This record gives sequence, C-alpha cells and structure tokens, in this order.
Amino acid sequence: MSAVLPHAPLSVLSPSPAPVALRLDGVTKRHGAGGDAVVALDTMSFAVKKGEFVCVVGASGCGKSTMLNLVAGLDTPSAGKVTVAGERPALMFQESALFPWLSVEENVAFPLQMQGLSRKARAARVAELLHLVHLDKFAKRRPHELSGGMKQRVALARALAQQAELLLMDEPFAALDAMMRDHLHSELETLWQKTGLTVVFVTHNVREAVRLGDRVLLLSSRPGRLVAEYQVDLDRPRRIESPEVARLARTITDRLLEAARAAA
Ligand SMILES: Nc1ncnc2c1ncn2[C@@H]1O[C@H](COP(=O)(O)OP(=O)(O)OP(=O)(O)O)[C@@H](O)[C@H]1O
Repeated sequence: MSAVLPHAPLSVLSPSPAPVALRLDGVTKRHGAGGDAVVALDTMSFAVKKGEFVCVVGASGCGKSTMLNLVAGLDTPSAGKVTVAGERPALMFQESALFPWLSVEENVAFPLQMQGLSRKARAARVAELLHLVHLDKFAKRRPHELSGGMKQRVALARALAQQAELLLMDEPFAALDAMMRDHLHSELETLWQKTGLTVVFVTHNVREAVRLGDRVLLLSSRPGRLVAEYQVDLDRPRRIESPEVARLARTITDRLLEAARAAA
C-alpha cells in the first residue's frame, strides 16, 4: 500500500531540504562580565544552505565581527549553539594578512603544506589557484610589490587553498577603489559559481550586499539582533549601479536606518 498517511511527518511529504552549511541557534555573545558586559549578539538564529551566498549588513558595532569569530571557532558563544558542517571555515579580512616575507606562491602554498601535500602536489595546486585569481604572472612577487586588489586576490587564493566548504569574508573589499571592487565582485562571483563554496560576506555597503548575495541578513545594533532578511531574486551577474540593485538597496537601507533609530 502506498497511500500517504494524513499525519505523516513533513519530511515524508516534501523533498529533502538543501543541506545546511551553517546554523546559529539562539546564539548570544556577551563580552566582559557584570555591569560592564556588552551584549554583542542577542539570541541570533539563522541557517545558511550549502552553496548559498549570504551577505550580512548592519550598522557599526552590531556584532558582525563577533558573529564571524564565533562561526570561525575563534570565540565561543555565551549561550546557544553554532553548527558548522565540514572542516574549519576559511577567513578573509579587509586587510589581506599575507605573510610579507613569503612570495605570492609561498603564501598560497602555506595551507597546503599544513595539509601535508607533497611538494609536487603543492606546486600543481598553487598554479591552479593562481590561475583562478589571474595572478599566474605574479607567483614570485612579494606582497609589498602588489596593489591592494592583487593582495586580496592572493588572500582569496590562500583561503581557497584551505579547501574549506565555508568562506567567511569580513569586509574584504572595503579598502579598495570602486573599479577594483567591481572587478573583484565579478571574480568572486565566478569563483563561487565554479567551486560551489558557501559564502558568508559581511559588509557595511548595502549595494555590495545586493550585488553579491542570494540573501541579505540585516542586523540591528546593541544588542546585535537579526531584524530582517531579504531574498535577492535578481538575475546574475548583477551590476552594482543597476536600478534593480539600487531599488532593493534603498529598501534595505531604509530598514537599517529604522533599526538604528530604534537603537538610539
Ligand atoms: N573583546 C571585546 N570586549 C568588549 N567588547 C567587545 C569586544 N569585541 C567587541 N565588543 C563590543 O561588541 C559590540 C559588537 O562588536 P563587533 O566588532 O562584533 O561589531 P561590528 O558590527 O563588527 O562592528 P564594525 O562594523 O564597526 O566592525 C561592540 O559594541 C563592541 O564594542
């Protein structure tokens, strides 16, 4: 008999949901203790699907970096639970944090060495990654010989070398000029589509969030709470200056201002 029971569990009736790469369940983070404690995050819950590109926006001090540190395992929540599927996530910051004494190829090879890859396998993988970020010709250069955008591409190649399934990006393009940033948006989008990575991208720039994200999460300040989320159903690739991106960015910015006024 194959009839579906009227009270069958939902999982029997619906197709299995997409696997989750990251989940926060009621996560609270307090910095400090007693009367001086700062509640940086307050009972935050959300999930990110495998392969999803999620952007997080919020006013300064809303706990974006605190949240990334918890997900990266650099800090522990005061309450609630952070669940990350797979290996330790890779992190990328506003400053490229490259080793200045190592060449571009040595920087990218560093995580591969930690993974115990042979010299030959490392060289092959480094060449592949540098090709992916269009830096083949700069393998022997040192970080101080590169532009800001090139350094961020090396940092991206090094993050990819970690073979993490989840890439956490903390305002990675904030220090770059608009043209370089637009260029890196396209490169990152292509890489993300090629690799199937899950990306959590923190930014102050709402247009950047709409340009890149499948979804935009909006945090309020003091304490950091998830106040709204927006599904971005615009076709890719998007242009940051397009009317569609500008329109949704306006809606999100209005909500952001409302949240800031409520927190003031
Ligand atoms: N180690 C710490 N000790 C005490 N307070 C902290 C600590 N780290 C962060 N905070 C406080 O927690 C709150 C959230 O900080 P966090 O750096 O996570 O915010 P943010 O959204 O990343 O800020 P920004 O956008 O300015 O980078 C702030 O009020 C900050 O002052």
